[in-house]
Amino acid sequence: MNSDAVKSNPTTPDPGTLKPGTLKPETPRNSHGPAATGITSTPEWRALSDDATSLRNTSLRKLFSDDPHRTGTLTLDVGDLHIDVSKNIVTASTIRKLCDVAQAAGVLERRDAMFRGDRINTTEDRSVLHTALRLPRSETLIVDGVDITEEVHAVLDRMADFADKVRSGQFRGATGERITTVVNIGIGGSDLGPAMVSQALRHYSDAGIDSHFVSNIDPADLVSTLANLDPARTLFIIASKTFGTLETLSNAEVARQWVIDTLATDPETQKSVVAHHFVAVSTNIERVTDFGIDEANIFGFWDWVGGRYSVGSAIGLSVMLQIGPVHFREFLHGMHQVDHHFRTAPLEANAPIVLGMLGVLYTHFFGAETRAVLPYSNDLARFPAYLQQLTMESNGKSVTLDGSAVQTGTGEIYWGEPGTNGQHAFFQLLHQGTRLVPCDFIGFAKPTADLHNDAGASMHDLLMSNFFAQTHVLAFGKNAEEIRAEDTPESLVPHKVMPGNRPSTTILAPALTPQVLGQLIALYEHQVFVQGTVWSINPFDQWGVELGKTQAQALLPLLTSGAPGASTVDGSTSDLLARYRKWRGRS
Ligand SMILES: O=P(O)(O)OC[C@H]1O[C@H](O)[C@H](O)[C@@H](O)[C@@H]1O
Repeated sequence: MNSDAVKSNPTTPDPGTLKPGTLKPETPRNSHGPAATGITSTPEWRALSDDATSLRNTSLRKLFSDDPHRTGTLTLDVGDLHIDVSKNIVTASTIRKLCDVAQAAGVLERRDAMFRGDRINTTEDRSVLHTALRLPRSETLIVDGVDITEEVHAVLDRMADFADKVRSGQFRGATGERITTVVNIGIGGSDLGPAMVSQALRHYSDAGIDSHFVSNIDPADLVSTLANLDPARTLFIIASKTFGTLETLSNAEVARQWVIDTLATDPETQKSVVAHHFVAVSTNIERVTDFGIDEANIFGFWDWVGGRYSVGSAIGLSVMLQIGPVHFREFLHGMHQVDHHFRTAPLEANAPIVLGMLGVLYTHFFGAETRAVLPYSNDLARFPAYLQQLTMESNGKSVTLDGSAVQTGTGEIYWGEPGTNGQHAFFQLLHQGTRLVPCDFIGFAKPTADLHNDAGASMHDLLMSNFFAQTHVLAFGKNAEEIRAEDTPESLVPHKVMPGNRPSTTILAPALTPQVLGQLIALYEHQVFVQGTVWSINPFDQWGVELGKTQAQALLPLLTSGAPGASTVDGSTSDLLARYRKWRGRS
C-alpha cells in the first residue's frame, strides 16, 4: 500500500483529533480493517483522500473568503429544489473528485441497470423498479416481455376510480353512510411513506376524509385510534406487501372484528360488511383473499418494489383518497422529475450523486456517523422517520455484494426533528459538541398557512429566519475575539465560543406541494442508491430484520409460562421473562 493509500485508510490514526474550536475531525471510528480492495484502492479514491486531508485543515470561513464565487458554483437545482451545498467543507474540486469516485464505483452503469429493470437486487433475484411507478403513461418500459408501464397505470387507474367513488360518496359503508375516515393498517414501508405524505400534504385534503395510520402491535395504537371512530363511516386499508406481517395481520383481524361486531347484524351479512369496509394493498392476492377481502377490493403491486420504496405504488392509496388522484399524480410527477434528472444530469450537477457522495466523504474522512435532517416545516415532522427506514434499512449492511466483509464504513445514521423544535432540544450539541454532524436543512418560501404575532411579524418569516440563521451560525460560528469584543467576562469566553465549521446542506423550495414532496423523496432514494453502489452493498434487501421476528415467535410461549423451552434462552432473557410473568400474574 503506498503512502497515499495509508492516508485514505479510515483506520489510520490521524493527528488532527477533534478539538472544539477547530472541528478537526478525529479519525473515523469504524473498525473495518485496512481498505485493501474495491473503491478505496482506486486512484480516484486516493485523490479524494488527499483532498480530504487538506479540507480537514481548513475552515468554512476560509473557504468562503478564498472564493467569493463559491456560492454560485456550489449550488444545484433539480425540479423545484434549490440545493445549496456551499456550506459543506468542500471546494468545487472536491465535488469533481467525489464524482470521479462515483464514476469509478460504477454508479452510472448500475443506475442504468436499475432503470432498465436488471435484477440488481441479487440476494433476492429481483429487479428494482420503484422508478417505474412514476413513469408517465407515454414512456414504455418492457422488462422480461412485460409492459411495466401498462401494468403500473392499470393499477393507478383502478386506484383513481376507487378514490373518486369514495370521495364523491358513491362508494359507501355497509349501512349507506358516507366514508369520512380512512385507517391505513400497515407497518414499515407500508406505513411510514403514506403516514408521512398524508401529514405533509394535509392542506390538500379536500374531500372531508380524515386519515389515520395504525402500525404498532402495541394494542395502544389501535385502541386509541378506534376510540373516536364510527365504524359505519370508516374504511380500512390493509397495506402489506407480503400480507404476512404479524403486526399488520393482528391489527387487521381486530379491526375486522370491531366492524363486524358493530355492523353485521347476522352472520349472513359479515361478508358484505367486510367488502364495504376493507380493501387491501398487497403483492400476495392469495393471502388477502384468505383473510376475507374480495379480489375486487385488492390493489396490487409487484415484488420489484421494495417496501421502503413503495409510497408511489398502491401503498399510497390512503394518500390518494385524502388528496385526490390529480394531486397524487403530481406527487408521482415530482418523483419522476428527479428520476429523469438522476439519469441525465451531468455528474457534478447531479443532485443525488453529489449529496450521496457528500455523505460518503463525511463518513470516511471526517468521522461522521450520523446525518441530521431538519425540515423547517411542521407538516414534514415524519420525514426524518420516513428517511430512517429508507436509508438505514437500505444501507445498514456489512457485507458486499459478493458476500465478503465490507472494507469501509456504511450506512449513515439518519435522525432529525422539525425546526424550530430541534433548536430547543439538541442543537446545542450540533453547535458546540465534539461530534461532526452534517445537517440537511429543508425549508419552503411559502407557508401552508401563515399567522401573525402582535408585532405583525409573519410566523412563517420567524420560522425561516431561524432556518437561515442556523446554517449561518453552524458554518461560521463566533470566535473568541468576537466574543471578547462584546465585553464578555474572560471566564465565559471559552464557553461562548461557537466553533463553526459545521457542515450543512440547504434545500429550499417554493412551497410544500405534492410535486415538491415527490422530488424530495426521490432525491433521498437516489442518494441511498449512490452510496450503496460506492460501498458495493445491496440497498434493496433487509435480511437483518428477520432473526428478531423469528426469535419473538419462539419466545412467545415463554411469556405465558416458564415451562419447556426456558432453558434454551440466555440467563438474562430468562430472568427478564420470569419477572415479566410475575408482574403479569403468571407462574
Ligand atoms: O409490507 P409488509 O410486507 O407488511 O412489510 C412491512 C415491513 O416489514 C419488514 O419487517 C421489513 O423490514 C420492511 O421493509 C417492510 O416494509
